[in-house]
Amino acid sequence: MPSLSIDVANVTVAYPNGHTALRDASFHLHQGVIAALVGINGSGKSTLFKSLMGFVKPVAGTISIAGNTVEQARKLKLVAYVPQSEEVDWTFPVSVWDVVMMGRYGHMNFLRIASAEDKRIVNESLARVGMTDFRDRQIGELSGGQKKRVFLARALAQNGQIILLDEPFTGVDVTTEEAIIALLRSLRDEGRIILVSTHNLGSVPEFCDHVVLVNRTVLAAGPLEEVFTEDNLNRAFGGVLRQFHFEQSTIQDHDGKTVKLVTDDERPLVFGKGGHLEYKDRQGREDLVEKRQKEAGE
Ligand SMILES: Nc1ncnc2c1ncn2[C@@H]1O[C@H](COP(=O)(O)OP(=O)(O)OP(=O)(O)O)[C@@H](O)[C@H]1O
Repeated sequence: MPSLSIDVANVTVAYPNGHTALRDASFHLHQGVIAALVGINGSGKSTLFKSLMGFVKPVAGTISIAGNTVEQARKLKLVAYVPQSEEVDWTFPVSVWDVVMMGRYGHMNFLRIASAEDKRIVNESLARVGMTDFRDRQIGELSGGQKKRVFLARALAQNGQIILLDEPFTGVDVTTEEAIIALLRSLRDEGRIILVSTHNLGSVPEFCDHVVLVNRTVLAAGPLEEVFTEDNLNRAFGGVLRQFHFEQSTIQDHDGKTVKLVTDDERPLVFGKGGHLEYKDRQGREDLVEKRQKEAGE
């Protein structure tokens, strides 16, 4: 099989009611990235996910997943999906263990008898998201963050090389968010492609390498540093973003102490004087800090 990649070329998706949710959308993702799928409500993020999973069929354009059609990729279990909480019926009486075992269904025969190997993988997946102690709990009896972790474990059990996460941080506390981000990073380092839909702009620079910016088409896609610019974000979000200008930064030391803060009211996105992104978490970004210092002639 060719190396892992997603190639979306000139894709148009129209729903049966005639609404065109995406028009002429194109982007490419290669293996070993965490990419953010960013856009306002109704911009086509879920539609793009559904297209990648084969739930909706484009009326034009092509989607190739590691050189396969979407149907072939589904047979090969290449793509795993972690849904938004609203999509799940939490009253359905299944345990955490059952949900994660569902990730193995595609690997079993029609009788769905779990092998020792299936059980080992489910145990390992639960351990990886820190949910081993909850294995016998009913899923309806979990907190929002725990539910997200269980569905992430299901994606791991499926061994999806491409993992699509729909708004994984909604209703999740900071500790759980950090744990999920750490896990996503290790999955990326294993060479997988992680595509995360979010409208939480502020968190994107903290954990994503790539960005796919959508507004009924793909407006821009590529490395974060190139795509996450003020101009692009204004194009994607229009009047939705609020901007604050500070003459004196109270957040942290910046070049010239002038920053601009762009926010969608959840978490701020901070641009330094040079127009570059500022990061809350500088750990692991020593290269950028050094680059900035060089630019400043220090
Ligand atoms: N089954 C459907 N039939 C008709 N139109 C639909 C259908 N699903 C979505 N749409 C429309 O397509 C557009 C894109 O919807 P989509 O759900 O992809 O947006 P989104 O970016 O995921 O939004 P959100 O951030 O609110 O989840 C919207 O205008 C929506 O109303």
